[in-house]
Amino acid sequence: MDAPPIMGNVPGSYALGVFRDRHPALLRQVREALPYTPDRHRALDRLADEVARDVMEPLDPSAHDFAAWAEWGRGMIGRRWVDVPFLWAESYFYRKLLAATGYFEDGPWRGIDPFGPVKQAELGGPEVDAELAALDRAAASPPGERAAGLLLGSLWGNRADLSFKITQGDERERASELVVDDSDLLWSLVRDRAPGRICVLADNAGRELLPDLLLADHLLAEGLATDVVLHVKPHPYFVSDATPADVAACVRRLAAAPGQAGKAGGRLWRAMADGRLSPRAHPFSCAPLPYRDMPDDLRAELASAALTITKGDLNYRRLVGDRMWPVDTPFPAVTAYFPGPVAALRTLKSDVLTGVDAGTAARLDATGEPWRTSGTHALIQVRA
Ligand SMILES: O=P(O)(O)OC[C@H]1O[C@](O)(CO)[C@@H](O)[C@@H]1O
Repeated sequence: MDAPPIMGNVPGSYALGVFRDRHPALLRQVREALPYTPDRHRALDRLADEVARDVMEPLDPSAHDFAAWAEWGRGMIGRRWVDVPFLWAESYFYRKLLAATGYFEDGPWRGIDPFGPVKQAELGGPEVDAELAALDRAAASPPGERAAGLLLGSLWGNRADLSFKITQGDERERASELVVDDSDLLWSLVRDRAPGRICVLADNAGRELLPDLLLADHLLAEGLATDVVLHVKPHPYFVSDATPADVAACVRRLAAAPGQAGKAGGRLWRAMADGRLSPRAHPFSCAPLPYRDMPDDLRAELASAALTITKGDLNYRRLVGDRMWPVDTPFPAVTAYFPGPVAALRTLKSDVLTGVDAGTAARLDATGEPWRTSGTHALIQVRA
């Protein structure tokens, strides 16, 4: 059972817009975010040119991961960005962006997150204060309601995605709807297997990672999880994807907050210290491949989990394969290969979709709104 991969070369498609509009805009944004030196400006010029000419050039042979990309990119390098699978090409763009900013090279820019300034601005912003203060009001709610609120907080936190904000306006705030809601199944799975290990394949830093951490705190504090393993990216990726540095920044932000948020931050700090909350930065987390191709060590770790929760749009693309599935293709069927129970929390920001009944899709299509790609809609899907 397979469907054709999503590609950027379809006129009018969402993926084509990412290559034609979003990537050039992102290059301009990165250039302005930090006081880059002439060598970095020249490298960014070259990448902008490569994007404009629409031919993917190889990495420099001295790059530490040249061999890995040559292998992953067999038959792809040298082609147009839009003529290879969208998932692959988009991932390669972010790798080339790090090459242009000198992230992996000896020199002053090594290890400097080109998206650091936007991430820091968001984490220090007033919206975060308001979101954290809401926890004080929620503390008085019945436990079931509080748990449901934390799950929805983690789900909708995915809307705060800085890569997406580059070309999307405010229309996402207008409507919001869950097209699939398997949350009852999710909680019964967690309770039936409690206390077990919960793995979270995290997505964005800041306003998404904070509610993810609060959900992790809830699972630990309520005895629903022995430990939570938080998979983040080993290096900056898709603008706001969380890295280990972002995990540290978010736990610090929580611990410094007043009220319930601060208490949760203190508990998370201790959970980090005693190993009940473990960040991981597996190289596969930045690979341009679907989870079906995960390496054995990652497969073994996810197999040890009572539940794996995948966050966000990109992880969903990797979970189900970034393919043009008929929308009612059953989610359990496309995730049958996954090494254990899996739940996806995702706001819809790209075309791939499974497990939605055809009637719901037809009703939403009839609105004429881009509900599959605009982040206004979301889903909670579970394969037990
Ligand atoms: O942060 P998320 O939810 O993974 O969303 C990232 C999404 O943004 C895009 O990069 C651009 O829309 C998508 O291709 C990608 O799936």
